[in-house]
Amino acid sequence: MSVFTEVSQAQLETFLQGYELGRLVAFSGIAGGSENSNFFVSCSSGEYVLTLVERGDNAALPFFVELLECLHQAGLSVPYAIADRQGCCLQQLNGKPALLQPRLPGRHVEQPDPAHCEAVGRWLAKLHNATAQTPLARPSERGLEWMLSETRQQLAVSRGPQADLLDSLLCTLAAWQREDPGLPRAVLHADLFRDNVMFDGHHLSGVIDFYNAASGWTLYDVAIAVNDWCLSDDASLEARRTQALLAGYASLRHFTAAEHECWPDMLRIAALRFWLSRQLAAQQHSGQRGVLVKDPAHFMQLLQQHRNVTLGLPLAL
Ligand SMILES: Nc1ncnc2c1ncn2[C@@H]1O[C@H](COP(=O)(O)OP(=O)(O)OP(=O)(O)O)[C@@H](O)[C@H]1O
Ligand SMILES: N[C@@H](CCO)C(=O)O
Repeated sequence: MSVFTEVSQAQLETFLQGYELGRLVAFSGIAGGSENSNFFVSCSSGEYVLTLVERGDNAALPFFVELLECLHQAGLSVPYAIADRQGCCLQQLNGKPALLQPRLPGRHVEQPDPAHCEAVGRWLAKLHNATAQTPLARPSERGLEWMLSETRQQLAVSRGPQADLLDSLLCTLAAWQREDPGLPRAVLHADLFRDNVMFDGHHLSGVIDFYNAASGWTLYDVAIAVNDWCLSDDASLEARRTQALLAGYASLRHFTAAEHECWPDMLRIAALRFWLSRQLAAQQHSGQRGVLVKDPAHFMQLLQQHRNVTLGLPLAL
């Protein structure tokens, strides 16, 4: 189970006294996550999720609180931080930054169909539309600099086809670092995988886990989502789901000429980013019991498939 910091019933009861949420009925650690400690918390007033933030820059937490409040105000179903009696959203519990959020309805979809993918594309466009013109901004901790440095380190210990692949990706990263491709920007979710989205039937009922959110190219967010939501069993992209996700997005935000040109490289960069982070997590948590470590190999297979990207972005009508 991925709970890195335990919380006792007495600690939680004391913590909840600061809120107007009634008494604690039950709570349990959540097994699904791999980065933070999360707990379902049932109170007499309703259902909540407590997150103890385990990774990342704590100075960025006010940004996440502000972003989620902005999205909540824009009508998106997100885990905005609930304020305590003093109006404070960000707390400390067991030495970790702590946030209490509403528990969002719905379930994760493991086998999405084109209608799910279209809804994900539309949601992503709404996120970008809601944030593109706001002053909300945050540099990514896992942007080009990080990818360049980590790819160089992985290349140094790679051989054969993997080394060739990493070498060509390094060239793309370096070219984009030298000259920004001039793509549209906004605040990105930057981790819109199936396990961060909830559906009630085909209704997208919530998006969670904004701890990777940062400013960046909106096309990068689209590529991250496509690489997970549209994947087939053979690690290639399934055409119908890919077209549906891209059409959903394009129905609310059109793709620019520069985005059309960059799409194949963007799919590769998005796959590389998660291969790198999974490699690091596997090394960091190797042999640690109870910690969910996601398989990096899957993204290496995807990178091999992305050597030849045949499906482009939809043309504007
Ligand atoms: N607000 C919420 N409403 C409903 N369920 C939630 C909420 N927050 C978290 N969960 C549940 O907890 C699980 C783990 O949460 P989350 O994905 O945020 O963990 P993490 O360790 O930060 O993430 P990850 O491994 O995706 O980086 C989710 O898959 C979801 O099932
Ligand atoms: N969604 C990521 C983990 C959280 O960043 C992955 O599947 O590797």
